[in-house]
Amino acid sequence: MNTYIKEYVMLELDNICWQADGKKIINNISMNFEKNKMYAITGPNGSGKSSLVKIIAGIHKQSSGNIYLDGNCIDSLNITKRAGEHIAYSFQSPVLFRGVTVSELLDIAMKNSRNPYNKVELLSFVGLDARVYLNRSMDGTLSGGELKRIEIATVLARNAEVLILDEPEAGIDLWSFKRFIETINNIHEHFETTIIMISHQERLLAMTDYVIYMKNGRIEHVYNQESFTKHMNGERDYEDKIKCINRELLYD
Ligand SMILES: Nc1ncnc2c1ncn2[C@@H]1O[C@H](COP(=O)(O)OP(=O)(O)OP(=O)(O)O)[C@@H](O)[C@H]1O
Repeated sequence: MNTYIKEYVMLELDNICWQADGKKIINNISMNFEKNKMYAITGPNGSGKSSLVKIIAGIHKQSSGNIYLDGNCIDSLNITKRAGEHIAYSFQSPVLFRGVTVSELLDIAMKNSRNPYNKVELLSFVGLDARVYLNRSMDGTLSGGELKRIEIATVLARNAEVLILDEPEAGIDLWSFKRFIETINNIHEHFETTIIMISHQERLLAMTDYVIYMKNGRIEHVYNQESFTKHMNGERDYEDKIKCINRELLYD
């Protein structure tokens, strides 16, 4: 890595491949993620989006290639070390912690974190009133949308350098989409973090800095916001240029 990259690039994927059950699932992915930018990963079902972010989070170990965070290779860090220090991962389906209150769960998440916000503020970022939720138990009495928001609040509490949200819109059908967009904007505004969000929602994609389109385990295109808008309007003749965005960043 050169000094140019070190200054701007938070996370670098260098030729990442991953095989499972003898099948190539992630196929030579190279990508740079810049500090404090917001990325969406989108693409058809089974294209490898979740697999890729799980490799970044350390849930899967890549078969070959390297991952760098702030210029340091993190291949040897296990999931706990990555989670504790650098990379926060919010699951597609939140995990239940029966007998634990929302307040206790946030305390655990905030321990040793550089997060500057208190529990009331964290809950308000995800659109929840602390007076109502802090003493609630993390069990089946919470709706899917509430659980999802609480889970995102616990991930925020860790204030990691890289925040990965796997389909944050999943299970929040009772939550108005406008409020949800505000939550994502809040996160982007209040936290110095690189956000990587898997999503199929066009409105969410439209608010990110870059949209990564995956197909068959590869990155087919990386759109900046302007090119993504054009793409959505059916203007496709600039795609080769878009393809180069990351390479330009890498070799500028
Ligand atoms: N542990 C595994 N072992 C074997 N195959 C796997 C494993 N994990 C994922 N796959 C396969 O890899 C492919 C990519 O899966 P992945 O979950 O990454 O796709 P995705 O793009 O996130 O899909 P979706 O949009 O449906 O969530 C799929 O064909 C899936 O069945």
